[in-house]
Amino acid sequence: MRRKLAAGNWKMNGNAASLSELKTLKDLLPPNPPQVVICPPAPLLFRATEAARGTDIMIGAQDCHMQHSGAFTGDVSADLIADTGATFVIVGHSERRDTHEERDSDVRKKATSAWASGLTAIICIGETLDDHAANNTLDIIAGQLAGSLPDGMTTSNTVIAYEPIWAIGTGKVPTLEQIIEVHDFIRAKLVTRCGAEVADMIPLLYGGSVKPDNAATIFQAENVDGALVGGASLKATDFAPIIAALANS
Ligand SMILES: O=C(CO)COP(=O)(O)O
Repeated sequence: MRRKLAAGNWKMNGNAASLSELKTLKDLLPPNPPQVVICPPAPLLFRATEAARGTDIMIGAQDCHMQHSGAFTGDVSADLIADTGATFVIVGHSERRDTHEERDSDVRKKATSAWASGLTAIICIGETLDDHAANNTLDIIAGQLAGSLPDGMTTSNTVIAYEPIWAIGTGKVPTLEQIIEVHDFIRAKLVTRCGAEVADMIPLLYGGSVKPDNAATIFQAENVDGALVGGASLKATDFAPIIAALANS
């Protein structure tokens, strides 16, 4: 059985006081919860791992530098993230690809760096609205997978998140058929890349306007193993029903 995973990406939201949401979330988790990861802004990582201690909630970062140390003012390495007690890191989020001009080759190096520090990389891919409208989604996804995934994926070091850019923060969600098509395609590409045994066990997350009222539908897709949630992960009372829907899927 593939593990299920609900990851919350707080982006540049929240502050130290928001970490009380972790305790609320813990109290709202269903009896047999899937894996739950919260990715707060980097300055909160230490406190977040402390707040999550003794709970089933894991902590992740939203980005890492590709180098382990050096003269990179303002950047944060995977080693430093691991030092906080965090165990996951998101790499290649479309907001990083856009506002920080990250290329597939950068994402691949970041994932490699994450692995070297013992972190699980949540590698993000997804097409723009123009590519979606032009029916180029699968070509774009194939290119991003080929360029962003390092060799050496294992069932524990990699999670892949499909986030159509046009669905992020917009309230627009692909149809279930569209989600199934892309996720089945990703799984097939993974089989070619690293063999069925590994490919079958790598969790594939859907991200983009996942909310309590659409989560159960999205989780019907066989190759959707969880979600990468932005806005609805900020409040435990919004995130908990999504986690419950995943547990019941
Ligand atoms: O970008 C996302 C998660 O990484 C999705 O954000 P929303 O859930 O707010 O659309």
